[in-house]
Amino acid sequence: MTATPDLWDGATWRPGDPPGDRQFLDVGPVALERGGTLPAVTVAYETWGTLSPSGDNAVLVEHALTGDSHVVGDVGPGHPTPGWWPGLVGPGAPLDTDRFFVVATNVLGGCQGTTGPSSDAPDGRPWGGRFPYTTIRDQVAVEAAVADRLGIGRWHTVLGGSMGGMRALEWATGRPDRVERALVLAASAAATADQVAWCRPQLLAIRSDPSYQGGDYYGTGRAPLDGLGIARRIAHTTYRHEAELDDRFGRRPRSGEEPIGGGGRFDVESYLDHHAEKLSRRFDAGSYLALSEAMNSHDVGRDRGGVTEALRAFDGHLHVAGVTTDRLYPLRLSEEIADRRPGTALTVIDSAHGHDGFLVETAQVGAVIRTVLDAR
Ligand SMILES: CC(=O)SCCNC(=O)CCNC(=O)[C@H](O)C(C)(C)COP(=O)(O)OP(=O)(O)OC[C@H]1O[C@@H](n2cnc3c(N)ncnc32)[C@H](O)[C@@H]1OP(=O)(O)O
Ligand SMILES: N[C@@H](CCO)C(=O)O
Repeated sequence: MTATPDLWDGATWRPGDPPGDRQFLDVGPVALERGGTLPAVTVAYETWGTLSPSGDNAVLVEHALTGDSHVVGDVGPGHPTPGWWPGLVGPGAPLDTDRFFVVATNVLGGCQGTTGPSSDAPDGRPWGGRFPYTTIRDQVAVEAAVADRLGIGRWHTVLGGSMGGMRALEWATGRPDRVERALVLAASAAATADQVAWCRPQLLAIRSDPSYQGGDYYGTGRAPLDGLGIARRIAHTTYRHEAELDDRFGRRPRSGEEPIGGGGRFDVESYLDHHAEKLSRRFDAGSYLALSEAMNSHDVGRDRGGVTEALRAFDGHLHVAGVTTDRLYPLRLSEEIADRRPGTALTVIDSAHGHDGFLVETAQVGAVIRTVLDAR
C-alpha cells in the first residue's frame, strides 16, 4: 500500500470539503471523564423528518466503530460510503420519518466531521497524538450537548449496534431521565476480556507502523495504512462467523494464485485484504485508535455500583438484541443484560453473518426497531 501526501485527507472529512447531507454544531468545551478538556468540539450530524412541537418524537441512531452520520443515503460529494442501514429510515420505513425526527451524529473521536484526532487543535495543527483519551461516556456527553442545542429534552428512543449499542445503553443508564426507550443491538454492558484482547493486536498494529509517527502523521505524506489494514483484517474476522467463512471460502485459492508453497493467497485472505484496503481509503487510523480505546472503556457499571445497579437506574423500555452467530459480542452478553434487568425485552437475530448481522439483516433489525418504537 502506498501512502500519498493527501491520503489522510481522503479518508477524513475536513472543513472545506463538501458537507453532503451533514449539518454541524459547535458544542463548546467538553470536560472529559478521565481528565482534561477538549476546548472546542464540533459535531457533524444528519436529520430526517420533523421535530414535533412538543419535541417528543426524536430518535437518536448511534453508529458503530467505522460508521458515521450517514445512516441512509448515497455515496456522493462529502460521503465516502452509502448509508450503512439502507432502507431503515424514510417515509413508511421502520424509522418512519412521517412520524419521527431521526438524528444521527458522527461520534466524538470520529473522522467524518466531528472533532477527532485528525481535526485541528486550537493551535491550528491536527490533534494527532495529542488527542486525549475519550470514553463512551464522553461520546454520550457530547451527544447530550447536541440534544440540548436541538431542543430535545428527552429522546423517544435511542438505538444502535455494537459501539452504537454501547452508547444507547450508556444513554439509558447514565441519563435515564432523557431516554424513554433504548434498543441495544449486538453489544454488552461492559467490554469483555475477549473484546479487549482482540483489540490489543489491532492497536499495536497501528502504533507499530513506522508511518504512525506517534500519531502525528497528518500532513507528513505518510499514514499508517498498513497498520490500519492489519487491524481491519483482525477485526473483520471477528465480525464474521467461522462457519460462514468456511462455507463461503473453504480452502479455495484466490483465482490465479497458489497459496500452498507458491506465495499466493487463499480466497479468504484476498477477502480480508479487500476489506483492509477499503477501510484504509475511507477511515482514519487515529480515529480507529481513539474509538477502539473508547470501546475498551465501556462499562455502564463503572463508579455506579456495578452493572446491575446501573441498569436499575433506567425505568423506560429497554430492548436488547443479539445475533445467533456473533462471536465478538455473543448472544449471551445480550441475555446477561436482560437477566440482570427484569422487564428487558430480548430479540434474537438469526443470521449466518456473525457480528455484522446487525448491519446485514436489515429486515430483522427493521422489525425489532418497529417493535421498540411502538412499545408502551
Ligand atoms: C454501523 C457501521 O459501523 S457502518 C460501517 C459498516 N460498513 C463497513 O464496515 C464496511 C465494511 N464492510 C462490512 O463490514 C461488511 O461488508 C458489511 C457488513 C457492510 C456488508 O456485509 P456483506 O454484504 O456480507 O459483504 P461482504 O463482507 O461479503 O463483503 C463484500 C465485499 O467483499 C468483496 N469480496 C468478496 N469475496 C472476496 C474475495 N475472495 N476477494 C476479494 N474481495 C472479495 C466483494 O467484492 C465486496 O466488495 P465491495 O464491498 O467493495 O463491493
Ligand atoms: N463493520 C462494523 C463492525 C463494528 O461493529 C464497523 O466497521 O463498524
